[in-house]
Amino acid sequence: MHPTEEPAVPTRVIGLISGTSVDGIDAALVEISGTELDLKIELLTGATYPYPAGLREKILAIGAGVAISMPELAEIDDAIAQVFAQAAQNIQIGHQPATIIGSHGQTVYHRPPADRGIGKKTTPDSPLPSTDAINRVSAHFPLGYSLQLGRGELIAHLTGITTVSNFRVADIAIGGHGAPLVPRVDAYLLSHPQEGRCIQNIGGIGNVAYIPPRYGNWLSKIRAWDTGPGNSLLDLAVEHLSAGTKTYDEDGNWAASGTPCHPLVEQWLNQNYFHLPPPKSTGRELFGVTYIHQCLKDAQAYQLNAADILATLTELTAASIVHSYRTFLPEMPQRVLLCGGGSRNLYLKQRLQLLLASIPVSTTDEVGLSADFKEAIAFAVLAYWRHLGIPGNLPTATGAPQEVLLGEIHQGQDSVLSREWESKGRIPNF
Ligand SMILES: Nc1ncnc2c1ncn2[C@@H]1O[C@H](COP(=O)(O)OP(=O)(O)OP(=O)(O)O)[C@@H](O)[C@H]1O
Ligand SMILES: CC(=O)N[C@H]1[C@@H]2OC[C@@H](O2)[C@@H](O)[C@@H]1O[C@H](C)C(=O)O
Repeated sequence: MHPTEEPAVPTRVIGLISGTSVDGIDAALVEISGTELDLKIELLTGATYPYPAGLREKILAIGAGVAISMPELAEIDDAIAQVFAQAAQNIQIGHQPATIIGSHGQTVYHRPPADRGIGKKTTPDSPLPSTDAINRVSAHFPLGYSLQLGRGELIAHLTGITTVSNFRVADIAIGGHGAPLVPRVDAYLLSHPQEGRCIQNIGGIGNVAYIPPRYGNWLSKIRAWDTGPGNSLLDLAVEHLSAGTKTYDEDGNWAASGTPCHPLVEQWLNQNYFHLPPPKSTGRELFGVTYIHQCLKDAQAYQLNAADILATLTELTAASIVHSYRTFLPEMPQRVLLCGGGSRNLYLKQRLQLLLASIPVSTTDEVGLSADFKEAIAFAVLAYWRHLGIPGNLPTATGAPQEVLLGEIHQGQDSVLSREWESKGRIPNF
């Protein structure tokens, strides 16, 4: 290549995601080099941009199953694209511009493939919503379905930057879950030559990637799945118990002042999702509003106060994670690295450490990868891989029969919309 030529491969990439907590858009501006085993990333900057008032509530309502009209859906789709585009522009301020965006968008609906919902029945002790309920909906549709809003073509036009979006659909179309997708990135950024590691994300939903020591056929031994609730049930309970004055239990302090009710945790762990073998994925359709209502009802039978309820829900998150390692992993890891907002919940971290006994629990920050922005970084890498023609899914994680290229590419070009950004410093309103 002539030294003055632009490199063929984009290296400065923006990753964007809003997860199942719907707490805002995580944006990461990263420099990427290498491809897989030599993959390297440098986080130039990361930020979380809250959703404008009203939009979060509309997204949560869709997730809770509230019916909306097609015009409303279209309006929300473009409103999300607009805030994602604004996040992309803001994150570049003071930096060289990025050449590509990887935008996950906002999940508003996720249905795993039908045959993955069959498992142990929920016991009569607790009529918690079960995967059977989700399955009935999908009984005649063997493929999964996952909808992320914030259309990529609009982000490309608003920013003028080529945008890769809709990452989950290709894996789903060949029979996979389309989730979790981050484990392939975890494998290349967080594997260790001698140490078997569990990378545990605790977002709204929890998911794990078990990465064996990096030798032999280590890649084929990776396992990953959604462990169940991360913070989704806790956040809903906090909102209810604080009469809407709080949205989460900061550092886990409220839960730490209570006592977990172990018989109730045992009862809740009978729920069939926890007994399904991986690959498996889930969302707020299961661990959402209906679920927490039943949990709160169950708690009444034990006369739990607010702090005890939160301690018991925190224990459910911790116990479901550890139960799934003990049940589904070929061997326990030598270290657990947490990421996602739940890694800041000190009480939850403490309970996980207690349940994992001698296995050390720390965060991905401690091995040099931002626990707050790892998911956004991962979607930057997935966009980069898409550009290079490298598959992004890991069949052992999603259950897909083969590797596939993930994401649709929308060319960025100089447009009326992107010029408005340049002249006014903000994304136009519609
Ligand atoms: N200091 C803190 N103490 C306790 N909990 C926290 C703290 N900071 C964040 N959280 C929790 O983390 C959640 C947000 O986590 P995160 O942003 O990783 O979720 P997400 O990316 O939306 O979800 P997912 O990974 O399922 O897509 C908050 O809703 C809150 O419950
Ligand atoms: C459908 C969907 O958005 N799933 C999310 C969700 O949040 C955590 C867990 O459930 C995970 O499977 C996934 O996200 C991450 C980014 C993933 O695909 O790896």
